[in-house]
Amino acid sequence: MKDLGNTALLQVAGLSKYYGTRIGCEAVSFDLWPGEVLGIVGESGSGKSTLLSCLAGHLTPDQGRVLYNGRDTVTMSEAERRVLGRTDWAFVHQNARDGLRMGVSAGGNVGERLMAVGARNYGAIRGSAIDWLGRVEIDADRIDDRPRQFSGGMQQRLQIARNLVTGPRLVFMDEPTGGLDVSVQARLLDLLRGLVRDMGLSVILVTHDLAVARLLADRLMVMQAGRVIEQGLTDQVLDDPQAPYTQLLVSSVLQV
Ligand SMILES: Nc1ncnc2c1ncn2[C@@H]1O[C@H](COP(=O)(O)OP(=O)(O)OP(=O)(O)O)[C@@H](O)[C@H]1O
Repeated sequence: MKDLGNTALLQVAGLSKYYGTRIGCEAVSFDLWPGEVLGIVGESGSGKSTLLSCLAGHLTPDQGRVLYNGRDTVTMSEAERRVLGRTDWAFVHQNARDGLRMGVSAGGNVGERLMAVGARNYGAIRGSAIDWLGRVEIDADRIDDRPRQFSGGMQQRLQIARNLVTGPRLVFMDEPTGGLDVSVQARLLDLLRGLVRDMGLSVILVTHDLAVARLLADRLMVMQAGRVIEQGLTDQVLDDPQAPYTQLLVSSVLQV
């Protein structure tokens, strides 16, 4: 059983985002606890990415409140949000290219994140980079290679190292295993699960893949047409779905 603190790390209330008259997401409320992995699932267009972008400060919601550690991230200044993005938060993109600097070596990709939070000792930075490459199962002798010399799975593991090296508390993940071969996905999921557990990370995980949600998430929110239609413990939602839409979502996967 995880030791969940007694204050929520993230408190979301009445969050809505509209694109003109179209609903991106609407009236979303939930709490995320320290060390908890919350999966957001739903079909394409259900509002998962919009919600994640609003939570991570990439989009400004039209209504609602997001409190991180008691601080309102919607009304805080861009500069304050950038500091959070470098220190407490991390964002793992589906496409590793969106989260890596492709012209910089693997070691540089990891090291520059440390420098962004004030590390200056070259030897220590390189040492941490080597350590983190090892933790994501990339051989140390690849440290000077550019990401484009890596396979898709390696690029994704490097993006994860770059994100986690600074010891964030909250990680946003957008389809982190999407677009990878099944065997590569399995290895990556295993790695992510270990890192989340060892570092006690809180995670908001967007995925349309219920198998990924089953493996990583403690709790699930199911979205349809921008709204949360069901939420609960992962096993509960997947084994005994209440909403007809969730039943359809679950049964369509089981039939494959
Ligand atoms: N930039 C945009 N401009 C206009 N409408 C948008 C924009 N981005 C998303 N939408 C609309 O908002 C709704 C939610 O889309 P969103 O991308 O958040 O869903 P999603 O569940 O993440 O889908 P996917 O898994 O395909 O990324 C959809 O109706 C979509 O068409």
